[in-house]
Amino acid sequence: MTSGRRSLPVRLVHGVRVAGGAFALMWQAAPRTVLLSLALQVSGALVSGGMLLAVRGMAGTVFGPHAAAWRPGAVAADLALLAGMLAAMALAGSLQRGVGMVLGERVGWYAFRQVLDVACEVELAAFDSSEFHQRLQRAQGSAHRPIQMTEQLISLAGSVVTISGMVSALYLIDPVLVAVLALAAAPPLVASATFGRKLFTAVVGLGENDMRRHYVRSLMTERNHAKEVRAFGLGRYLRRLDRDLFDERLTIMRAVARRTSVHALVAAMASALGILSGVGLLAYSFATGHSSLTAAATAAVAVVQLGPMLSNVTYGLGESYEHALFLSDYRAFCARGETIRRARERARLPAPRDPATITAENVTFRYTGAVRPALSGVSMTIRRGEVIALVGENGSGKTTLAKVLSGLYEPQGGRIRWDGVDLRDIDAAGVRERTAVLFQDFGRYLFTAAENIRIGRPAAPADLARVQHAARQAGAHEFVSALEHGYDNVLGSELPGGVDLSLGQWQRVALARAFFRDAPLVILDEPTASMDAFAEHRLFKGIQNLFAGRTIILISHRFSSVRTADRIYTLDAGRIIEAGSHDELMAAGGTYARMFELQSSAYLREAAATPVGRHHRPAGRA
Ligand SMILES: Nc1ncnc2c1ncn2[C@@H]1O[C@H](COP(=O)(O)OP(=O)(O)OP(=O)(O)O)[C@@H](O)[C@H]1O
Repeated sequence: MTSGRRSLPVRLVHGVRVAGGAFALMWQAAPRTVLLSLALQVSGALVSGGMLLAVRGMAGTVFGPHAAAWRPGAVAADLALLAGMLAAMALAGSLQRGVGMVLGERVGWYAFRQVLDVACEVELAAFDSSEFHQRLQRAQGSAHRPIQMTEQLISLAGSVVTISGMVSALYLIDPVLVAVLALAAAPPLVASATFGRKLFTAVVGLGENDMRRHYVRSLMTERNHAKEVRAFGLGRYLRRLDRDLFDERLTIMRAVARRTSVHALVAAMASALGILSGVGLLAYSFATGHSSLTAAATAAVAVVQLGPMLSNVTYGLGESYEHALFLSDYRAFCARGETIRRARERARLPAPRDPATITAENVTFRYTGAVRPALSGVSMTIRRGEVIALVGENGSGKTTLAKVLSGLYEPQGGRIRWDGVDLRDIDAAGVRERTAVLFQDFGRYLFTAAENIRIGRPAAPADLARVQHAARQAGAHEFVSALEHGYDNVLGSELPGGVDLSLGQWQRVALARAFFRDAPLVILDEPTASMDAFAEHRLFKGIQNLFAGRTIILISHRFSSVRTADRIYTLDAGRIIEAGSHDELMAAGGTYARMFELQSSAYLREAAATPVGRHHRPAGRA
């Protein structure tokens, strides 16, 4: 972020650098379109400069010292030249609009892609920090600024060429006029720059308000919240929240507008005074015989024309300064992508293809801003092909441990080793490549059923037979095949032709994705939480065969499903308090045994109270 306290030369150098960066970005995005746009701008500016000279030539023909005789031929030639120039200007203008539109699209997309690169590549922990989200939001909002700034600068360059031509002509008539105009341009420039700085400070300060507002609005506009909003009658409450947050924003923006419009008013008056002085100077110069009528009239036209042009230029410069402030913030965010890329290029060991051991050594992990660590002093060893279960109360650290073991989070203390090598020294992408995760809050993608499964390994060939095999393993083939367009059916009813699935069906699709990934380490976090008893039974009965040879980390609150695991770890407040097979833990009579008995006795009580007919298997379920 740039500081508003820098000295003017430092700010100028910084501004030039940012403008250079914006132009470079635009050039990278669309070099040929940039060249075309520049050529059109420059030719438009040259023609408009030439028009002034043509007007002057015509005035000379009609009123000049050699204008004693009426020369229709000369006047017609001047008029034809002027008409040609007008036509050229109009053509350049209309072409420029089209080219500008295409350029805007391409540069906007390119700039946004830099933000997406960071969002996709940054470490998962960044998403746990509010500061990152605010910066991400600001960077997204600034992605249109490179094009705005460069468009602004190109148009400024065109105006500067035009103004230079007119100023040179004025200089020849009276150099003092040039100084007067320069003075007239200064106040709007300062006012416009002040506006940019104040706006930027306000936008940064409003980061938290913006995030809350976007969130509250998403609650009212997104499908997954729509049912609760209605069921709890949250509409009015959320709209009031939105209004309060908007009022807070408006108060701050109004304060900026109030303060800066006073500056702008004073600046505009000072500038108008400058222009009037210029015209007055011309009148004086003509009255005292220091300039001819032709020169004074041409200069007066130029001064009057230059007034709005100069105010446009100063406004443009001020806006460019505003863009520069936002862009340096945007660039600082995108630089993170470069840092990640460099870190990745640093010599790292390739991830083991199929790790024989995964070890945690005295691991400690604390989430950003959390008071207590989510994991403390966790040590364990998992061997290839084992099924490991993690159990424990809500918030005891099971999911966090699975994420740390698979390299999604880097521990602050201790280390995770794959085949004896610290994960910090192994290529992170390679580690992810060898892991398949079915998260508790799995993704529901509004893609076709086949894509929903195939993105388990996006780089793999689009092989429908493999997709169907994964779906069969997860018990999803039957209901996917029954969809109107089968595997080509879009899932989720937001998109045209899409159909929604039940939560359990979505979970089976997510499980199919994990099968399709075909990775040596499989993490299943509550994989059957939404599945019916048959699907759950089928999965756990065959889990060793289904994931043959894979190492499985299974997280579950259903104790019946973890009892066949090779080893069970009980976590409590981020620590492992017990480890062993089901029989060992039951014999130890600790937390696991108490939780198991509590759950199984509840099932037994329920089973005893349920009439036999209620156990009938529902039709059509896998
Ligand atoms: N992204 C996060 N940012 C901050 N704290 C978090 C985050 N995720 C989890 N925590 C905290 O870390 C602790 C462990 O959470 P974790 O999700 O690992 O528990 P869990 O055992 O998997 O719980 P559950 O059984 O409810 O799924 C909890 O205290 C939780 O509040």
